Order: sequence, then C-alpha cells, then structure tokens
Amino acid sequence: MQSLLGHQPALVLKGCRFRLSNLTVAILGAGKIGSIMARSFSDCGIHVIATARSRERIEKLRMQGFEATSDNVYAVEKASVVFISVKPYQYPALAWQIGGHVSGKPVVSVMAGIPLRVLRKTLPGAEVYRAMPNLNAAVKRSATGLVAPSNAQYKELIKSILSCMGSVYELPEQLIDAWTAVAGSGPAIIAEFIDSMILAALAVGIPRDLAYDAVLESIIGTAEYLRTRPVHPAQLRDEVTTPGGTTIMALKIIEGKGMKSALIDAVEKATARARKLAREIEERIEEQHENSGAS
Ligand SMILES: NC(=O)C1=CN([C@@H]2O[C@H](COP(=O)(O)OP(=O)(O)OC[C@H]3O[C@@H](n4cnc5c(N)ncnc54)[C@H](OP(=O)(O)O)[C@@H]3O)[C@@H](O)[C@H]2O)C=CC1
Ligand SMILES: O=C(O)[C@@H]1CCC=N1
Repeated sequence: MQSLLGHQPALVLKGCRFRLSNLTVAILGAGKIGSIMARSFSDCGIHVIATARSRERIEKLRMQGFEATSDNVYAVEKASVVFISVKPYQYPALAWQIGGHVSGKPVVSVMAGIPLRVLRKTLPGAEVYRAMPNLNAAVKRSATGLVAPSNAQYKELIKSILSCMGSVYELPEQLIDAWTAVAGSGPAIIAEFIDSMILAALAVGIPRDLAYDAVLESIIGTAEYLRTRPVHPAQLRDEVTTPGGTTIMALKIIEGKGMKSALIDAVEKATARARKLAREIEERIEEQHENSGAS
C-alpha cells in the first residue's frame, strides 16, 4: 500500500484514515457521475486525472480545474487508483485499451451491472472493486455501496476515497444490483415523487415557489426525523394520521392507486435490468475477443 502513495511517511492517519492528498486517482469517463466524483475527490485533496472522449467534455473538465485528457492509458499509468465511470456498453472498448496497463492497481468500477468476474477477466492483475454511488455525491450525501474482492489489499484506502462523496456501505456482491436500483437510481425515483407532490400542491392552489419549499422541506424533515429517532416509518405515519382527519383521506387514495406496489415493482425491474446488463456486456466482450482473432 505504501508504494501507492509515494514516499510520504504518514500513510495512516488517526481513525485509520489515509492522507489522500498524496494520491493521484484516474477517473475514466468523467461524465455526469464521474465529474461529481472528480469534484468530491479533489475537495479531499486528491489529484484527479479525468478522461473523456469528446473535446467539449475535456474542455469542460479543464475549466472545472481538473487535469483532463482523452488518453486513458496515460491516466492509468499516472494514477495509483483507477475509477471507471463510462456507461456499461462503453466498457468493452475501454477495457480493450487499458487492460494491459492495470496490473497491480486497485480499479473501482461504478458501472451498473458489470460483475467482478467480468472486471477481473478484462483487467488482468488489477484488484477490482465495484462501487455504486449516487448523484447526491454532489452535496457529499451519496449512499455508496462497495463490493470488495476477498483478500482485498486496498479496501481501507478505497473506502477513504469513496467517503469523500458521503457514506460508504460494504456489501456482498449479490446485493449490489439491488443497491443500484434503490440507492443508485434512488435520487431519480425520489425526484419523481417530489415532482408529483409539487404538481399536487399546485393543484390545491399553493404558488409554485412555496410548493417547492413545502415539498422539499417536508421530505428533508421526514428523512431527518427517521434518521435521528428510533421510529419506524409506519409509526411516523400513525402519529400524523388523525382518525377522521385529513391525512387518512390522502392515504386511502395512495393505497387504492397502489403506490407501494408500484415502487416495489419498479425497484425489482431496475434490479433485474442491472442483472441483464451483465449478460449483455459479457456477450459484447466475447464478440470483441472473437473479432480480434484471439483464441
Ligand atoms: N448518473 C448516475 O447517477 C450514476 C451513474 N452510474 C454509472 O456511472 C456510469 C456513467 O454514467 P453517467 O455519468 O450517467 O454517464 P455519462 O454518459 O454522463 O458519462 C460517461 C462518460 O464516459 C465518457 N467515455 C465514454 N467512453 C470513453 C472512453 N473510451 N474513454 C474515456 N471516456 C469515455 C463519455 O465521454 P464523452 O462525453 O466525451 O463521450 C462520458 O463523458 C454508468 O456506468 C452508470 O451505470 C453510477 C451511479 C450513479
Ligand atoms: O440508470 C442507470 O443505469 C445508472 C445506474 C444508477 C443510476 N444511474
């Protein structure tokens, strides 16, 4: 581990945290989530080399103050830790480029669906991890799931880097697709709910800016309440619901229209999609392998 961080002596800090400012991290595919990761890591003092394909994106990353390039191999060779944040279907081409340059390095994929098995096969000799952050990393509130390989050498370092985006939860690999559906996609699902509540507020005559505040503050407050008190959501609901009052009228409609079952179905479908992605990407990698004439 020492070798990753150059010659700086104080590797392990109090509380088992690492001196991240000694570290160079490559983020391959710094698009929407990758550039948020770049900002979070950079705010922790990490030197980030971000990559993208298009000139526009590289220029944008440079304007944000990052070292940016289209040269993935350069980024991998310069970095001690590599993050991969291209879209899953973009991964086979990227793996083809960098596969011969990652041996001995920790490589963390934040791509939905792609299993450790496939990462190991395409990144020979690397210590591969899967992580699933979410967009809330932009406000340092990501709930990031982490899958580490067995006998991981760099796990504490990777956790420290990921914690620059918020909370980190270590998971067995069989839960990461479900985590992707709940926490990775979570901000989109919750944003749909917020949008619906704002429309509902408009429908009953609350002006738009007030509607936005009413909904957001209620959501943040409810999350804070549940986070800080030992109360089950159903108990909170009961505390709000006056017999014969207003809340029960709303709850009756929600129950009748099947909001809970819609959400359960939605998360199941998103989880299944992540699993299917794994098969699709593996097929593409095999095709690429065959087309290259390899045996
Ligand atoms: N968006 C989200 O909230 C989350 C996404 N993820 C995962 O992160 C990944 C990225 O998602 P997202 O950020 O939304 O997607 P984006 O399309 O915004 O980002 C992907 C980036 O990868 C770049 N790219 C593609 N191929 C290469 C290559 N060969 N070399 C260098 N750069 C390349 C693209 O560059 P260019 O723009 O120049 O084409 C683009 O900027 C996905 O795998 C997704 O599953 C995980 C958690 C949350
Ligand atoms: O929609 C997706 O596939 C990615 C994974 C989690 C969030 N966005």
